[in-house]
Amino acid sequence: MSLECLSSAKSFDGWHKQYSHPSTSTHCNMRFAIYLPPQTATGEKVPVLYWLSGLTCTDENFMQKAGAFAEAARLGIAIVAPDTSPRGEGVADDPEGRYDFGLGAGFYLNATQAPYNEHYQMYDYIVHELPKLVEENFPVTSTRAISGHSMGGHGALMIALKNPERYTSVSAFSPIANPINCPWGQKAFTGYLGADQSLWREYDSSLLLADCKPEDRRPALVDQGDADSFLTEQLKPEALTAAAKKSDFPLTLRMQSGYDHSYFFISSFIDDHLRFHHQYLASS
Ligand SMILES: CC(=O)Oc1ccc2c(C)cc(=O)oc2c1
Repeated sequence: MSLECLSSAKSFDGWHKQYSHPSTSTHCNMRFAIYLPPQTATGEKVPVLYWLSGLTCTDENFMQKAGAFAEAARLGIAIVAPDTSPRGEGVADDPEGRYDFGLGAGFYLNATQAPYNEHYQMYDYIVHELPKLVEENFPVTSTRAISGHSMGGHGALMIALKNPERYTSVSAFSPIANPINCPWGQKAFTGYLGADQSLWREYDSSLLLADCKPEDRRPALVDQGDADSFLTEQLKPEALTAAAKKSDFPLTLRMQSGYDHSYFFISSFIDDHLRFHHQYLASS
């Protein structure tokens, strides 16, 4: 496996690094960033929090803006932040070049529709290929948690609900909670999955959560700002609350007064999320 190191910088006694590698899932070069806490310098293996970013983001937004490294260093958690879509020559984009589909907007699913199905296989990349690569090449264990923001919050919840054996816990900031019932989700699912809505349902966190079996329940924390301009039309956290009630799922959903959709919000609560995941990562 050719893993090319693009950058390396010391931070809070640990290391932030960026890598590029050819992906067998997305058939293009993919970039990701990893924060390795100081414990790894002495040979210790640490658990990993996977962070899925939102629309328009790359591996860089979370790493540069969330302010997560001090607490990750203290707790001994590695953080992996992948890109939000395949990229490069020959990767299809939104026909109108808009920000909510195509490049930077992979929605963490496996596309079935041409021309997107050739590269937009982000579900396989995030669930299988990337953890295997990370666990084979870095001082980390196979104990994982997953979190994300907005489109990435949808990705984190959906992936954890579909793969409960792979994650100790899940969290999200401002997730697109019920994509089959909002404009961003309907556009993306139509483009990537086609008109058959039975396939859409397999990627909708609220529907998955409503049908979650007792043995598949995992601790889940969601933070949502009540001053988020996307709250009513796109995010719909009330769908998650109703679904959790139906399946008796252990969801903590916190409405945070005055916060919007930005990284100012994420950076205000990221330490809470790291401490939340640490409880479960450390005991597994
Ligand atoms: C860096 C940053 O602000 O990221 C950002 C801004 C806006 C959005 C929107 C509107 C949706 C989403 O999924 O992610 C996202 C991320």
